[in-house]
Amino acid sequence: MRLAELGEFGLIDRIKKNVAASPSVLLGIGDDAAALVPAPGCVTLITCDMLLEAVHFDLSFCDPESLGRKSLSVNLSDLAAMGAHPRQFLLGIALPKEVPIEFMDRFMGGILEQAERFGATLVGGDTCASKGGLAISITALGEQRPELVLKRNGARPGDLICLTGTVGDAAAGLEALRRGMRDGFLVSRQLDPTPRVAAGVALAEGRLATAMIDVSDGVLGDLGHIREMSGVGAKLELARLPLSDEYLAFCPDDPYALALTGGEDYELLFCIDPGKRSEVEALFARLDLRLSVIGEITAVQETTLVTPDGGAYAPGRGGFDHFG
Ligand SMILES: Nc1ncnc2c1ncn2[C@@H]1O[C@H](COP(=O)(O)OP(=O)(O)OP(=O)(O)O)[C@@H](O)[C@H]1O
Ligand SMILES: Cc1ncc(C[n+]2csc(CCOP(=O)(O)O)c2C)c(N)n1
Ligand SMILES: [Mg+2]
Repeated sequence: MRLAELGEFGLIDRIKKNVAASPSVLLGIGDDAAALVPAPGCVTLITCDMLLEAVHFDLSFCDPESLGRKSLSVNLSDLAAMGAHPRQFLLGIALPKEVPIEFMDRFMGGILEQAERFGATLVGGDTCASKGGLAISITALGEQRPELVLKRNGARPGDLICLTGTVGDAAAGLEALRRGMRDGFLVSRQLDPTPRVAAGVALAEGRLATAMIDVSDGVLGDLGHIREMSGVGAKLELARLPLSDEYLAFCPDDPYALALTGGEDYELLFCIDPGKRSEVEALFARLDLRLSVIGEITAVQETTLVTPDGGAYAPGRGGFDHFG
């Protein structure tokens, strides 16, 4: 069947049939607006990220399930960066008429699989035809107690700068896809990132971090946001950047460029008081997630990058900028 036969409302019904009920949803898909039940004592965190064909993804090298998962993951990553529990989300989608229904079914399969994994319920959205490419816009809602919400402005001189996981993989994966590779670790890090929800929530609820952000635009750019909002500087030791073996094999000449500026790793970058270091290490051992201390917050408002031999490193560019 083609989209023209199913129609807009047939497509919405098809989506609705696969959405499970949730106690936090009084009214979901079907009315003019959804009605949600807030958890007592919590504030709502709300965030929105778009994924556009040719800007964020290329249909010649991404499968619909991964695209569905990634569309939700990038939003869950923003909730994780605030220390929030994911709760609900809205899905806006603009579809070229010729997109096969099978593509939509597989895309929705990916979204709803990721939603179930992270405890988020689809409560509504908007569907329209696109005369350009495919466009996806997700608005995700999460909850946390107000005093635990983690912001970008709390970093203080002397704090340790930490990262989850490894960085640079997603940018290397994009380059690998452009060179014709279609699978492997780097490709999966580009097409199907994992939002660090459990780590973000645990850091907030343990009052372990002073500031946090997710790495969507690259370590340098996103650390820059923490620096600006906190009014501090940073010293990074490049030897401590967490780089995967696959990444190092892909970028043997300059292993730092993509790791610092590539973006889309969706790891968490956060600052901690040095007195909390052993508690944070114990948390990450429990989560079975790699933790790296990559530098220190300083009082002088600049970013210093120190090479393994103690020299200064000048990055070729800053973080990802849509208009840069
Ligand atoms: N068009 C807009 N109108 C109003 N606020 C916006 C708009 N675009 C971005 N913002 C706000 O600006 C802030 C920074 O947005 P930005 O998109 O850089 O953050 P992010 O979602 O963490 O990054 P990324 O999009 O790379 O994942 C957020 O508070 C966001 O809500
Ligand atoms: C086809 C294709 N072209 C380019 C890229 C690279 N890219 C797109 S958006 C972005 C930063 C985060 O976006 P945002 O700030 O909108 O969240 C990056 C690094 C890609 N993934 N696919
Ligand atoms: Mg973010």
